[in-house]
Amino acid sequence: MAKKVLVGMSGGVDSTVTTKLLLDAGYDVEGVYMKLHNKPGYHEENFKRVQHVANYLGIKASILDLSKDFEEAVYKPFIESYRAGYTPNPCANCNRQIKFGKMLEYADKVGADYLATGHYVRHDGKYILVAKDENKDQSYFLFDIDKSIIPRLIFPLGEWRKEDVKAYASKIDALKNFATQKESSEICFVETTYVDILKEHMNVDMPGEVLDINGNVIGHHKGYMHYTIGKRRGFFVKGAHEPHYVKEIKPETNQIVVTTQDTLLAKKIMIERLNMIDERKSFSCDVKIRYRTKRIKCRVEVDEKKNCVIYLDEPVYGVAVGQAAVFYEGEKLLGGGWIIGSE
Ligand SMILES: Nc1ncnc2c1ncn2[C@@H]1O[C@H](COP(=O)(O)OP(=O)(O)OP(=O)(O)O)[C@@H](O)[C@H]1O
Repeated sequence: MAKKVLVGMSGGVDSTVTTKLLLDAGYDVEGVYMKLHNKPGYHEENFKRVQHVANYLGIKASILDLSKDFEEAVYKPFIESYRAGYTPNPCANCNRQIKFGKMLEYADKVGADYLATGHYVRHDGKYILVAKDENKDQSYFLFDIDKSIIPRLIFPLGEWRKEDVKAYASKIDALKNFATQKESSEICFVETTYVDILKEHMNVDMPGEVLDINGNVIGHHKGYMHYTIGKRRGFFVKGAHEPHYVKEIKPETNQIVVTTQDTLLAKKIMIERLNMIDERKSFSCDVKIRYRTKRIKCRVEVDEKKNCVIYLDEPVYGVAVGQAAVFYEGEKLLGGGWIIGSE
């Protein structure tokens, strides 16, 4: 009997082509659309597209309402993180707790052997591997998933290039509209900027002082939540001739500390809540400290509490508390953790 796969269908081109590829590979396929947040009209629109694909392919697709779980596990921590002056990473959180947490529980409920998504990543049964299409690679956001579930995951697009996925959909009459539809936003519940989301919950416009690294007041800003570490615009510095960047955010006093690029460099990064595929304690590898940054060579020292210190071979700009540091060795994702400081 064919093995059963539950596939996460979002109504986008990636999960649509994923679903078709799974059927072509001979799996018994069932789809699920997760309701995650409350953008008005958003789910109706998406589920209409999911249902269209399911009808065309002759599979069952249901709606799973995870909006409460999403709010607690992803949305609220996102808001609280900015309130605390950090830079959150909601997608990594969602992958651990929702997509590869709650959706996997649902896969068990419907008796599926596997769970599939349209993420651009691969795996070898033990390690998550970067996608063939390195420009689309989403492994960074998967560093925190529970490693024991990796053998149950299927990522059909890991070997694909995005343009080939679109070209594939455009050749099928019933799916060709999916090839041209607008790309989804980077964070699914953020339509414009994160500040607009924060504004729904609190007052973010509250002018405050800009300090230099010695604590002198050198200018003013719009409210600390408008800024993330490394940001260079949107605040005023008296008589500045060279660009200044945000080095530190002080929520208690609504102040930001800015500096020129040279003093923003970090060579050492402190990490908590490590999630590693294997149990190495001291190793050399590459690290990414944000999604869209290049890898840097480093040495990692792990302690007994699953915290670690990263010693970078070359200094980097813009290390932000709340972001993920993700370790790689060649195409293998070794794991990663959450940034709590740097120096
Ligand atoms: N609301 C949802 N319900 C079910 N599965 C989802 C949902 N959102 C995302 N997924 C799954 O997670 C994968 C990666 O999500 P991401 O938000 O990165 O989508 P994407 O790259 O825009 O893909 P797509 O084109 O399928 O929307 C999707 O391809 C899909 O399999």
